[in-house]
Amino acid sequence: MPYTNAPDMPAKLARLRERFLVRLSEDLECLQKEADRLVSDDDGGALCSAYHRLHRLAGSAGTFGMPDVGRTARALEKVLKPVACIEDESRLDSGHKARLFEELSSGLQVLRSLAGHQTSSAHDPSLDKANVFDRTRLEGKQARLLIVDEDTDRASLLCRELSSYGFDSLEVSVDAMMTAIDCAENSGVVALLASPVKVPKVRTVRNSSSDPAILRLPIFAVGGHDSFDNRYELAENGARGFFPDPIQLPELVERIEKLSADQARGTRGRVILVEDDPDLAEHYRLVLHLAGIDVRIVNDPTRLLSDMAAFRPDLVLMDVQLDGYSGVHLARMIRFDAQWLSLPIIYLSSEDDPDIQLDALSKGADDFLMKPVSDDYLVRSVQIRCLRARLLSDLMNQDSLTGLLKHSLIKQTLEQEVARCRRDGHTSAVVMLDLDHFKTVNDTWGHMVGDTVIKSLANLLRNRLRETDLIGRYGGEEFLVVMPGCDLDDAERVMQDIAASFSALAFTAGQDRFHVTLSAGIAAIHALSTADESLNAADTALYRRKYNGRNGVTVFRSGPQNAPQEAH
Ligand SMILES: Nc1nc2c(ncn2[C@@H]2O[C@H](COP(=O)(O)OP(=O)(O)OP(=O)(O)O)[C@@H](O)[C@H]2O)c(=O)[nH]1
Repeated sequence: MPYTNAPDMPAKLARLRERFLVRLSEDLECLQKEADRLVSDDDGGALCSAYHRLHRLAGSAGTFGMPDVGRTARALEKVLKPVACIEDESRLDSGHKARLFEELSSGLQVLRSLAGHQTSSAHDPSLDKANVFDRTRLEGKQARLLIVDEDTDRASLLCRELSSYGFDSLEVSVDAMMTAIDCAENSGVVALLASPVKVPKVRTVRNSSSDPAILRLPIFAVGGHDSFDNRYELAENGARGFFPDPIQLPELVERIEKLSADQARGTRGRVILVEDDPDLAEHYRLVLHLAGIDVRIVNDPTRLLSDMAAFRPDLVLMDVQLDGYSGVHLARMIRFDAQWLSLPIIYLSSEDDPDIQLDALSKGADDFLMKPVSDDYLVRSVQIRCLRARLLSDLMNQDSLTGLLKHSLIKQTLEQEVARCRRDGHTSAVVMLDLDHFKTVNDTWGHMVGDTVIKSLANLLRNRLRETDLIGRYGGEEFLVVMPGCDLDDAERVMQDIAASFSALAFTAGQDRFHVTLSAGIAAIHALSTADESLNAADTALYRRKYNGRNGVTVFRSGPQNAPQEAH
């Protein structure tokens, strides 16, 4: 796993490993004392604490690069398991205790020798990959789209047209693109290869990821003629999509958007980690954080429910044996709350007895990850589950045509923003947008072409607005945008720019080429006291804009004049 954007991560992980080594030598000392107590007069509780110590060691040593220590600890744990923590240790006769002492002592000898071979600077091969790649850098610029086209005029036109949709595009040579393939992991970069440039064959050389490198830089072929042979060759060489001549730009943009959304979903996620071993928890947190996953560690289970309410996780990773608590009971407790019924809960456990695993799963969790879990396996398992959780929540919250928030959710967002403005005193804007004469578009070119226009505006808004802005489809051809931390002047400037770009987009239907415009009304959320008042103000401004000629932006400015002001 490369340490993207995190040059200090290898050092942090190495520090955690050093801490683990110190703890390991303390644990070995304690285990020896516990073994000695077995054959002394004062043996009460020795078996139980040795068992728990070995269990913890078995689950954590592998994570810190010491799988042999983990395996030996697990073997010893199994020896103690049948007798550990029995109510009355005096029921064990002295012969039995002596045999346990022998087994434990020779196991400890092995553990000491394995630990002796570890040095604090012990080599962790995964650290070699550190800091390999920041973001795609080509000629000093950062780009989301790389355009490879032998025809420079056509490439410039495509660049310009795509930048109207808000994409940063860069014209590059095939060689430069091939360089980007090797370093474009997770960067959300897409390459567009214009015919007759051929998609380079999928390479079998693999690096840190198990995917062929080319699959990590998605390539869309654009232009050229449409035939089965052409499509087959492109598919064979690893292209992700094909847009033959004449290139339907809205379709291409939509595919790029969808790919980016899938990639973002696939790598992001919010995870609550319930783990009482602080070093192990921190190790998992760092590893997941590197993969773009936000982690909140809960080491005090009494704070679990309040942390979940505040953090809104996509997934819970839960240690099964916590200090004084059982992860199984905690999982069941989480399910008391209807809002968490479908939340994935995964146990992290060193329990390898399938019956016990099954029993634990039947009590509220969805899966087991066996400790020690490798960093790569942990990241992949979490990513897959976060992706599924996000797809499900998107299905519930997003409008199917545009992928924007549904009406009820964007209204709810506005209400939250009104409350935040009142609480923090910051400025925010709300915008109501509506396509102009859209009925004519549908009547002239049909509903499907109308849908393409709606989707194009959605894509433009997504690309042009900040990530923190919230965009919803408010009605058929009406959109609502909430811009937190944005004052009226900035909102007006951004919306004028978007209105101008939108009117410049050329749509095609058969032989026809046409343009569509939009009208927008803007109001200041902080100047009004309720969400409904903000909506009414934005709607009044929009109405005024429609009345005064459409294709532009009107701002509702509260004050003595309390009247909308025009901006074209
Ligand atoms: N293609 C398509 N059309 C839609 C959708 N939702 C609403 N519409 C159409 O949008 C059009 C809205 O028409 P009107 O409310 O008369 O507004 P307009 O023609 O845009 O006129 P102004 O808003 O006054 O500029 C109607 O024809 C609806 O059928 C949709 O999801 N897809």
